[in-house]
Formats: sequence, structure tokens, C-alpha cells
Amino acid sequence: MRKFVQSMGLAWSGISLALRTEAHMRIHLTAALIVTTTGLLLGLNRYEWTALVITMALVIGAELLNTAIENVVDLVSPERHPLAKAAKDTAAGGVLVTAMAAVIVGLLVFGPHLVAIFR
Ligand SMILES: Nc1ncnc2c1ncn2[C@@H]1O[C@H](COP(=O)(O)OP(=O)(O)OP(=O)(O)O)[C@@H](O)[C@H]1O
Repeated sequence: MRKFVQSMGLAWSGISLALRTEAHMRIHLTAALIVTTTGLLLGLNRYEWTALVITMALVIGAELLNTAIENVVDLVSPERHPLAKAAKDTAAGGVLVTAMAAVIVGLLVFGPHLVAIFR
């Protein structure tokens, strides 16, 4: 149990480090806070929340993995290398895919609520 708590602490310190050092992480977190606040104001149902929570976790999780890959690449290949470029660009592509999916999920969830409000 102590080991589990210790591992959780290290994982949280990784998230906190990424938040302090990665501008993109702060952008994703801000977007998640805006989405959560808007969802609370609109009174979303449990299915809509499920879609949003999974999507936000995917984007933030992908950004954390992207940051981890960037750090490892910088550690093992401080000099320019085509494989270092491939690794970083592919990892960034992973984040882009989740971000595009998040935009689509956001439109599907919030679209009907906003149409109903402004009609
Ligand atoms: N060692 C390297 N060898 C070859 N290309 C690299 C290398 N490091 C970075 N690059 C290229 O430069 C781009 C930008 O790299 P950088 O390390 O600045 O990360 P980033 O994508 O700007 O991430 P962040 O803004 O989160 O730090 C990479 O996507 C890659 O195309």
C-alpha cells in the first residue's frame, strides 16, 4: 500500500512538472476546465459527461506521453537525427488525432444544447 501511494505521488509530480514546463499541457487543462464549467452550466446527462471525460483524459494523457517521448529523445539524441525527428513528430501526431476527436465530440455534445439555447 505504501508503494502504491509512493507511485501515485511520483505520477502526480510528473503531471505537475509537465504543467509547469509544457505550454500545451496548460492549454489542454484550460480547455478541460472551460468544457467542465460549460457542461455544469448546461446540465449535461451522464452519457454526455462520459464522452467528455474520456475525451479529455485521452487528450491530456496523449500530451503527457508526448512530453515523455520528447524528454527521452532529447536525452538519447541531443544532436539532430532523422529517427529523433520521426519519434517527436509521430508523438505530436498522436496528440493531434486526440485533439481533433475532442473537437468533434465537443460539437456533438454541446451543439444541440447551444442550438436549443439560441433558437
Ligand atoms: N534531435 C532532433 N533531431 C531531429 N529533429 C528534431 C530533433 N529535436 C526536435 N526536432 C524537430 O523539431 C520539432 C520541434 O521539436 P521540439 O523539441 O522543440 O519539440 P516541440 O514539438 O516544439 O515540443 P514542445 O513545444 O512541447 O517543447 C520536432 O517536432 C522535430 O520535427
